[in-house]
Amino acid sequence: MTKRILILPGDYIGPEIMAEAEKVLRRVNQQYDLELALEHGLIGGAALDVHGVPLPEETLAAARSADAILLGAVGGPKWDGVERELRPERGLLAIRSQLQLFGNLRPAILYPQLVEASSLKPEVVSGLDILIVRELTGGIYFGEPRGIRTLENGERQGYNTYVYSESEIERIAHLAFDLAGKRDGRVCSVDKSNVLEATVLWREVLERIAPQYPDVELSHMYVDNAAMQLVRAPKQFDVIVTGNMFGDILSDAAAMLTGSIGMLPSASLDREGRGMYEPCHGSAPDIAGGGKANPLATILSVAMMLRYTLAAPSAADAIEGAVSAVLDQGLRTADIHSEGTTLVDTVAMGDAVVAALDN
Ligand SMILES: NC(=O)c1ccc[n+]([C@@H]2O[C@H](COP(=O)([O-])OP(=O)(O)OC[C@H]3O[C@@H](n4cnc5c(N)ncnc54)[C@H](O)[C@@H]3O)[C@@H](O)[C@H]2O)c1
Ligand SMILES: CC(C)[C@H](C(=O)O)[C@@H](O)C(=O)O
Ligand SMILES: [Mg+2]
Repeated sequence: MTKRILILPGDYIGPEIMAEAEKVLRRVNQQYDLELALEHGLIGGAALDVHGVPLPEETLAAARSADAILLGAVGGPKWDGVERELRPERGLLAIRSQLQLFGNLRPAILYPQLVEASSLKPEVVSGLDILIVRELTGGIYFGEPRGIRTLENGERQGYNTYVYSESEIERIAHLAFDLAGKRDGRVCSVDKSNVLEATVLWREVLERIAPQYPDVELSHMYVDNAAMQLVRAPKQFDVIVTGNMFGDILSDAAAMLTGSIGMLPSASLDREGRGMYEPCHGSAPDIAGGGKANPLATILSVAMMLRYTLAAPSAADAIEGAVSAVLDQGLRTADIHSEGTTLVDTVAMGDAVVAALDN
């Protein structure tokens, strides 16, 4: 049966990296008879320019009815001046929230070929394979009230609300425990329960659920220490589960361990395993248009889509194998380039992955 994939390239490098991911997706679609029908839509600044909003109704409707969504990245200086509620990033937050994509999986895996590209010493990072499970539709990103108000003394004050309900914590905890059970069986929950009540409850709920997973070991860490441990001894972690904002920050830090943020894919899942797939990085306005963007995070997000939502693990394995093969060939975009390797642009990297799929 045909499955519909909605492709949302977004802004700045979004269309550049997506063109390469799409090539790869089309190739495996043929090779594995996946019967995928690809559709395109607008989100972020690209949607704002055409429809006046960052998440048009038609994009949301297409996303609801698609079997899976592939997203590039949104935002950038072109829209810095627009009203807050219309910012491109609001479109991304809205689609995540509307589709209830609460479970954000961000695997930080160091390909052995990229040990030299990592900012840390080889012995600290080689063999790194950690999974950050970030809660994506709650916490301080969505808490109400929020805004910027003027106080009686005329001073302006910005405010947000950090809020987590038990059911939100429970569902992300179950996801993290389930995933850890299929890996090394260790969950480290990252919070700030020495200060923030929302995360006091977070820790309590994690503790309450842990006995349902006797094969998984639960530990806790404060977020400041976790940031430090990630760059001190990252291999101590298996699965990290954390809230929306801490997960955003820690996953960018973890990205550098793998050589570049251009290597980190992600899956954002709902309760049924339907999902949206996107690189962890942003629209990289500083390098847009120059063929400098690394498309591998988006290509690896395609592999995650095939594995988690489309039940096509062989095609997913093939893509991951092809990425490994191009790295073996010494091909590198600028962000992962090191001495003795061959510098290629975005398109050449995508072409090389497709060629590796054919071999
Ligand atoms: N999921 C998303 O759509 C998403 C995620 C993060 C940031 N953003 C948005 O992107 C815009 C730029 O944000 P930023 O500069 O803070 O973060 P960014 O991730 O876009 O860029 C940070 C740095 O990483 C580099 N980089 C990012 N992706 C790369 C790639 N694929 N290959 C090579 N280098 C890459 C950039 O050149 C830049 O130097 C902002 O509008 C932000 O809100 C969007
Ligand atoms: C663009 C922004 C809203 C987004 C987030 O903070 O979730 C991004 O940084 C990410 O990591 O996907
Ligand atoms: Mg981020």
